[in-house]
Amino acid sequence: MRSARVLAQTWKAVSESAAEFSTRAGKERKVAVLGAAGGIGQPLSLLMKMNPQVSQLSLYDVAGTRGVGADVSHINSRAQAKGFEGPDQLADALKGCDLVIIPAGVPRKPGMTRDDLFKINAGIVKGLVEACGKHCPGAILNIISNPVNSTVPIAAEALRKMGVYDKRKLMGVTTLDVVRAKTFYAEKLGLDVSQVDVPVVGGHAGITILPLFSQATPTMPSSTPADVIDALTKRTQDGGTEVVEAKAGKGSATLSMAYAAALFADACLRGMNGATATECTYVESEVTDLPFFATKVKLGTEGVETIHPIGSMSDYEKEAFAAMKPELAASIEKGFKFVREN
Ligand SMILES: NC(=O)c1ccc[n+]([C@@H]2O[C@H](COP(=O)([O-])OP(=O)(O)OC[C@H]3O[C@@H](n4cnc5c(N)ncnc54)[C@H](O)[C@@H]3O)[C@@H](O)[C@H]2O)c1
Ligand SMILES: O=C(O)C[C@H](O)C(=O)O
Repeated sequence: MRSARVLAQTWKAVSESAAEFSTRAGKERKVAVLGAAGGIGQPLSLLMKMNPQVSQLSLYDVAGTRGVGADVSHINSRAQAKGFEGPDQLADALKGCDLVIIPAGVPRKPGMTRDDLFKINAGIVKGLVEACGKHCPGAILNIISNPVNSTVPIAAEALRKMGVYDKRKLMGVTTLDVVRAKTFYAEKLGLDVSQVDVPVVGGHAGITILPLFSQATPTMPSSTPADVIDALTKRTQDGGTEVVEAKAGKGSATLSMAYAAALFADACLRGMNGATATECTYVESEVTDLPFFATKVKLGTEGVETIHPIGSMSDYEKEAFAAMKPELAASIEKGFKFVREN
């Protein structure tokens, strides 16, 4: 009992809305992590094992998941965790899944853009999503693998080709951009980060990441100099590169990403279980003239329930919004083209 209490308290510390989710632990929910032996996959597997909403946890990778599965399975929490290794075990990992989280693929090295990962990751994501379409067609998919601006359109088209696409169930994970914007804003203004919210819209690469500090909570003082807002915006847009450079060839964000993915997955599970959950995420959307766009989204029992509009933007944000559109449009089209041709 005591360890369960300690576990719940630990998880509370990593969850933004612990009060809501802890009341929803009862339902049976099977979750899979694809790429579970990787830099994100391992800590994410740990966090999902600690989430009381999860009853079964499949940890899949091409190699290394027997060990990760055995390791994580000894933790004192509700979820039954199991490792699945290699394509022959993928179907069993996915059967009956409610939620599949995909951080499989290669990360950046210094000097690379996320788009430089397309060549390798496009095929990995397409293959894994097709397996989801076959073995758990009703599951919600959280795509982490970069370039998210293209891998989500790839997933949509692959599922559409199979006749199982449900736009409510496909989400690109952009939570790390929100996590960063909140941290940088709280630091700059001397605020308690747990009381801070900053919506981040657009996509997940460079200038397509647009934090809306004009909509931040608590409100940004009207006297905030333009160069401070510009610096906060650029640091959020370049947060991934900051980590890639600091890791100096040993990959990109893994721990903060696992934290962000665990928050987002928890919100998806809460929504699925009938509680209220609203997060920014990159989805098929009619909010702009682009087919995919990240804004705040209400998550419900079937996934995306309501896509919120961007809301009012400052002149600075309006300019940044206009500037990102051609790049985001090209990344989306690149994803569509890949599925047409492969
Ligand atoms: N969305 C975001 O905000 C965000 C943040 C950080 C990283 N990422 C992306 O996440 C991805 C993973 O990053 P990482 O640091 O964990 O990389 P990593 O190399 O440490 O781990 C990736 C894992 O994927 C596995 N893998 C490769 N092909 C696979 C397949 N076909 N099936 C199953 N597993 C497969 C590898 O074996 C490896 O264990 C990268 O593309 C990275 O750019 C996205
Ligand atoms: O920057 C990267 O390559 C990884 C990820 O997209 C991030 O934002 O940290």
